[in-house]
Amino acid sequence: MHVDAVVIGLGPGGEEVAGRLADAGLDVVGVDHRLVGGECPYWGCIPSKTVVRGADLVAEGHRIPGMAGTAMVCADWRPVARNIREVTGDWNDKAAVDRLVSRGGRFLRGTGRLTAPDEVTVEDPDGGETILRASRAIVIATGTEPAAPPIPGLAGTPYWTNREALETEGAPTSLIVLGGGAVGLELGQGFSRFGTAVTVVEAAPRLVPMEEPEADELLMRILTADGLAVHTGAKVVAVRHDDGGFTAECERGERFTAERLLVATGRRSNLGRVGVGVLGIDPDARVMPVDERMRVVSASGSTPGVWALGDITGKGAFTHVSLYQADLVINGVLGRGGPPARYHALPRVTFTDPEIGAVGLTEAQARERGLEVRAALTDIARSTRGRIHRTGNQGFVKLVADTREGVLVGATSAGPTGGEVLGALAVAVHARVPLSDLTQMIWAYPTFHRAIGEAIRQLSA
Ligand SMILES: Cc1cc2nc3c(=O)[nH]c(=O)nc-3n(C[C@H](O)[C@H](O)[C@H](O)COP(=O)(O)OP(=O)(O)OC[C@H]3O[C@@H](n4cnc5c(N)ncnc54)[C@H](O)[C@@H]3O)c2cc1C
Ligand SMILES: NC(=O)c1ccc[n+]([C@@H]2O[C@H](COP(=O)([O-])OP(=O)(O)OC[C@H]3O[C@@H](n4cnc5c(N)ncnc54)[C@H](O)[C@@H]3O)[C@@H](O)[C@H]2O)c1
Repeated sequence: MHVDAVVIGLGPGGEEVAGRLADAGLDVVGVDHRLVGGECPYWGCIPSKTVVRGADLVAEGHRIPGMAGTAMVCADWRPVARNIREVTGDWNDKAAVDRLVSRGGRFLRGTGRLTAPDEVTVEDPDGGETILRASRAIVIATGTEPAAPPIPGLAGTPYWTNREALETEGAPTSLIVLGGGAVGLELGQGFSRFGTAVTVVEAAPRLVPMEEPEADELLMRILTADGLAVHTGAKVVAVRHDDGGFTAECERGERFTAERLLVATGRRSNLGRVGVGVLGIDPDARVMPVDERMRVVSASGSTPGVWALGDITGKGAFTHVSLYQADLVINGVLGRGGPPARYHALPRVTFTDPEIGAVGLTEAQARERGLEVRAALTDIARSTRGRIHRTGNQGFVKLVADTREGVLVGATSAGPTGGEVLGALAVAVHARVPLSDLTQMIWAYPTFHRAIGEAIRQLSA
């Protein structure tokens, strides 16, 4: 079949590209072997934030005594499970498929593989094959899958990944969470608030290791106070499963047991399966090499007509990155030009309570780059709004400035609305707003974001 464009993988970015190229009048075929929408709406952002919303309500209920009277909170997972089924359409993508088709696109359910630089072969679930020849573009947007570490005994056990955890109809009595990153902490804290005894086991010396060390200190304090057992620098060397549940043994001797085990140790791409070898790209590569316009680049140079986006590009495994890159791909395919990709102000939010929002570089990353760094830290709990808020008020704002350039290059905002406070900081880092301007700003009183003004004053002192 001859078409204008083929999009392999219809996660957030692929779906966006397929729909908008169809809007532009191109003959587009979108291919996905699972659900149109990808990880985010069915097993990622949306159901996990549904858990977080329920868990936050439970926590707020428990904060009523001493603040607003009495409350009896009987946390119940069943409405959470129901809401997850509602937001995922019970893991049904009919609405998404219909949306693409109504825009003029076509959809093939199956596994797409490059069989030539301008050809995709799609194997459908019954083993049939369709060969698609693309005259203008092939877009590879195949995302990532949960990755399990090679721990002896783990393979073959009924461990959970994010997918099984978010499909569960009941909260387990106890849960070992392997990995103290975003998935492990959002879901670990979430289950804990519904009565699950949670043990987090993180191999690195700190939680959320890619973020500021102050984020680890804060989360350690809060999660431990919430009743989670948190072990960092803990290497699990063996896993066992029997009728009694899971046992995880650590190198340094600890042994943890629980009804369930959630593996939240990161993700892996599978570029070999997509046939990137025909482009001269190593099939075992973890990341798809792309230029600043999302064109795939092999060792021998560019591969005209082939683009990639999303988690596989290794620029940040976030839905907003995939959607940002989708714009670049659409501009490229339609020959519209536009600015190249820039990631200097990449925002991310870990939706724990407190939320950890961050943008740009951490202090350590800025120093590694040889910048002239000055950092400032303010405590949300000691701010006016924090003192009013009282219970659940922990957090901080940390700013990382390049004093030679006189701009912020990174920031973290942790707190009750850390992800929202991040907005102002993301603008400052993105637009390189001069510190001299930021010091002139009026920050509304008594907001959480006023803590930014206090930190900026420290930087200029
Ligand atoms: C629990 C969890 C919570 C998350 N929360 C957030 C959040 O709050 N905010 C945020 O920004 N990000 C979050 N993420 C990350 C976010 O889900 C991903 O970054 C995003 O989904 C990546 O989009 P993508 O376009 O790369 O593709 P994906 O969503 O990974 O989708 C790829 C699609 O390609 C299909 N596919 C793969 N190979 C083939 C093939 N050969 N042929 C056909 N189809 C194929 C797959 O079936 C899939 O549908 C979360 C992730 C998880 C796991
Ligand atoms: N709020 C959000 O935006 C959000 C939420 C969830 C996931 N995500 C995205 O999804 C991706 C996957 O999330 P994730 O939490 O699985 O990965 P992650 O990379 O964020 O965290 C994985 C954690 O597991 C640890 N780890 C690795 N191997 C281990 C082992 N053998 N034993 C114990 N710990 C081990 C790592 O040190 C790390 O802290 C992330 O990259 C993130 O970008 C985003």
